[in-house]
Amino acid sequence: MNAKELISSLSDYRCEQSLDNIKIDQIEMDHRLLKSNSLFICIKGYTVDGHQFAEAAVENGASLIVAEKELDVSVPVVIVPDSSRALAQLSTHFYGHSSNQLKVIGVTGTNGKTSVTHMINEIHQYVKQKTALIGTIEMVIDKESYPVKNTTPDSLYLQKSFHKMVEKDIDVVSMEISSHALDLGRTNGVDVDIAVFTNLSQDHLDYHETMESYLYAKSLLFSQLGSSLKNEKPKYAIINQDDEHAAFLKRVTAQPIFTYGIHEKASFQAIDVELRANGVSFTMRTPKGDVSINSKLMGMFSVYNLLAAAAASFASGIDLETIQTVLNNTSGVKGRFQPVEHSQGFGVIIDYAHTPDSLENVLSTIKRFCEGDIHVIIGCGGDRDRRKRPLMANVACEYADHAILTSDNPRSESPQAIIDDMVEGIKYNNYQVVLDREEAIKHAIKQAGDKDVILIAGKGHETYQIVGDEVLDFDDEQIARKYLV
Ligand SMILES: CC(=O)N[C@H]1[C@@H](OP(=O)(O)OP(=O)(O)OC[C@H]2O[C@@H](n3ccc(=O)[nH]c3=O)[C@H](O)[C@@H]2O)O[C@H](CO)[C@@H](O)[C@@H]1O[C@H](C)C(=O)N[C@@H](C)C(=O)N[C@H](CCC(=O)O)C(=O)O
Ligand SMILES: Nc1ncnc2c1ncn2[C@@H]1O[C@H](COP(=O)(O)OP(=O)(O)OP(=O)(O)O)[C@@H](O)[C@H]1O
Ligand SMILES: N[C@H](CCC[C@H](N)C(=O)O)C(=O)O
Ligand SMILES: [Mg+2]
Repeated sequence: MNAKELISSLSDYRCEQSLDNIKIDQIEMDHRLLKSNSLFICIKGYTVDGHQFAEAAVENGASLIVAEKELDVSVPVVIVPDSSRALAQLSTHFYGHSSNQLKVIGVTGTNGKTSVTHMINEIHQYVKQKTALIGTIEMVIDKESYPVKNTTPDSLYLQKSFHKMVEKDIDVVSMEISSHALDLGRTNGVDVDIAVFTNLSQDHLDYHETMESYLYAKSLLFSQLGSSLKNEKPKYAIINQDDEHAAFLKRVTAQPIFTYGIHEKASFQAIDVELRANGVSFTMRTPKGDVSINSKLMGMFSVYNLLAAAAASFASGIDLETIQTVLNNTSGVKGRFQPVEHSQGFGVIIDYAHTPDSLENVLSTIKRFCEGDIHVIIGCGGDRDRRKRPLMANVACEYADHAILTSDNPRSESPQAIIDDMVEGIKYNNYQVVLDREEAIKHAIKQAGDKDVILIAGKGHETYQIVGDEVLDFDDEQIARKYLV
């Protein structure tokens, strides 16, 4: 693409040098990935300042630099007030506003994003639409999987991926939209068509500092709905009516709304909810009549996820019969309330609960059917919200009979220091500390009696343990199997 044309997509910039005869074949934010004829954009990160790589970028083939300040380099420099914002504008233009040609269903909320996006994806696949999925576990484009570093990728990777999806004739993409992504503008330029809110509870206060600013970040998905750089398709907001923030979120969007819930009247409401030992059943009230749902998924939180997926798919034009069939057959996502099959007399469940609210939801679900003792193995991530640690530990002790506090991705922090933060919140004495996660799992399995349930929480689908800078192989399921007979 001609550099002049590309740069004219910026809303605010300054450039003293001529951009004539510069051709851009690639945009890059990492100087190590540059090839010739590329534009390098300097991003001030949390770890390093990308401006320091400008010279090296030119050596690696950059023929144009976008930066927030003047730089002494041999190629033209375009100055912008905010390079992350500029990255989204440039990437969206460079990749041809591809999200406009796709139906984009974006799901935000503290818990349930991965679960809900997977269900929406399954529903659309059932009616033979070509689908893509973006989220915590992976990116999938028409059944081909691509690795991801973030739940919601940066705007460059995101726009490039939308372009690939258009090339592959994808109809609908279901994506998780994290609060970090909204706050950092990773989704600026994405033409979201259906925005879904699951819930808001404590997490990520290391980043957002207060619950108000966390809510504000999530609300951007709804206030920006229909205000992307170009948009032509109908929009819908899907909101959990039972969440205390429902009224606020309904106010911030100008688009049509479908609500869902159990306790409050909603467009999609679950009535006569039955929580069984092998699933949930309820009648789903919808704008087009009642539908009965019998799902293998467990717990009240799954009722909310099923309703959210139903409402989003209905807004997307899928018929209720299809929605019912898929929801009655879905078996959920890897690492989300996933039983480990074995022949001993107790149950083992792997789950990704890593917030006080999700842990409480999962443990209270187990409590409803467990006839023996509940054992929970729980840790808290290093370099993440410290304020959730004492709350998670106390929930573990309150709902389980035996809590084993252990490590979950300590990253740069000392595992013992993380446990110390957890222990501070505990008002009970039914816990022990086993720092090594494998030892903790082994200990719980040795200790469990007939009819007990062991919940291995926090890592879900993860197959690693991050210790310092090292990413070590670690898979809760494999480790559990090693000690189960
Ligand atoms: C706090 C945060 O969001 N950090 C993100 C950020 O990293 P950073 O700011 O540390 O980047 P940096 O290393 O300082 O680099 C700055 C710039 O210099 C460039 N660079 C860097 C080194 C070099 O040698 N050359 C070079 O050009 C980099 O490409 C970048 O453009 O930019 C990276 C690239 O986009 C992200 O992968 C990274 O996410 C990290 C891994 C992360 O852990 N983020 C978490 C907090 C996060 O975003 N989580 C949410 C929600 C999770 C959930 O609840 O599901 C998510 O969406 O994932
Ligand atoms: N609607 C819900 N409400 C509360 N807890 C939930 C809900 N759905 C799932 N959970 C719990 O939260 C855990 C994570 O679920 P899921 O992966 O779907 O959430 P997420 O929002 O994608 O999380 P992340 O922010 O890490 O991407 C599950 O393992 C379960 O324990
Ligand atoms: N994706 C989320 C959840 C991580 C869960 C847990 N395993 C941890 O490492 O804290 C995060 O980065 O906060
Ligand atoms: Mg997720």
